[in-house]
Amino acid sequence: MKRGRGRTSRIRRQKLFRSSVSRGVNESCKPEFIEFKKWLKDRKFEDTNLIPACFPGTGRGLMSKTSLQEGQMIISLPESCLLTTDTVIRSYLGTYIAKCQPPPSPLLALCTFLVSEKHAGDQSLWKPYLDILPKAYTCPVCLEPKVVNLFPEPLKAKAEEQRARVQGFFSSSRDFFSSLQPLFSEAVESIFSYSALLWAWCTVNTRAVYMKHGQRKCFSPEPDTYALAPYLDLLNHSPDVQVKAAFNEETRCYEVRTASGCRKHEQVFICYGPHDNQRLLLEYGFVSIQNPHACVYVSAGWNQLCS
Ligand SMILES: C[S@@+](CC[C@H](N)C(=O)[O-])C[C@H]1O[C@@H](n2cnc3c(N)ncnc32)[C@H](O)[C@@H]1O
Repeated sequence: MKRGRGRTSRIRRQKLFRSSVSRGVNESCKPEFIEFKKWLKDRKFEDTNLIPACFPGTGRGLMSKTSLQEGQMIISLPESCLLTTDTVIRSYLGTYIAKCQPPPSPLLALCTFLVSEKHAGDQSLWKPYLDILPKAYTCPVCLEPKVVNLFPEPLKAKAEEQRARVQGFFSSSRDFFSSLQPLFSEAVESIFSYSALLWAWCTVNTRAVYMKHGQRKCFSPEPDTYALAPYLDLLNHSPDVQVKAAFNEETRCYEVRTASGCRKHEQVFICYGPHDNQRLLLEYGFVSIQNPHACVYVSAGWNQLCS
């Protein structure tokens, strides 16, 4: 028998292929991750299970250092690391939010804080987190209209709706931004530009976890359910895994437990929800190749064609 044609070498080749597909390139030595880890440690979070890595197909994500058993905690992120509307109210923006009429939405408060802290650069206490956030996003709202025109019809309509919603969000926020002028030496129009707000909106939309806060008078009545969870937000989506994720009121940590287990040196995924590819593209800017929730949208007119 020729070398490399037998069962053993076939199995070895398959294993090698599997690991080259799923194995990531460790990114924890990159300067921005070294700073980010120090920042997390100062806020009482140290990770023993995972490391940031870049994976073929899904891009940057988190890789397991050891095998993870079903039910094992994968991340327990202290409240001090979370960026919520509480963080914003406690900041220099708090008094401006309290004075603002009509009151801003919780989403606007978070986006304003992100833009303002990004503008603060080295002065920002959140710099190590801001430095690891994507510089640009791939959600349809960020794409050129000529690209959106190439989408199939139901998706194109949703993408145009999304663009109109974000543009409306920007125009209706201008008065609030103007009220913040005393905080800045530059003109607020140059800081809170459409592109800066779009970046912040995509950051919240693609990365925030669900965390319910009670209604507060200083905000408009939209639900206050967003929390940016640094580090945890490096976890990519797979429709095939199950996790339990929630804020634990006793430990005061946002906890994620795997219900699926994961082998050593493989990418650890969470599930963002049972979303089809249209929803994944609209909300998160990607599609899942083997998506069990993939579906075809059929418009009402098809009934008549079939009858
Ligand atoms: C919560 S973040 C996850 C971490 C992100 N990959 C990063 O580098 O910061 C969500 C974003 O990750 C990307 N993403 C998540 N799951 C993915 C997947 N299965 N395939 C491709 N991209 C994915 C999308 O860009 C999505 O908007």
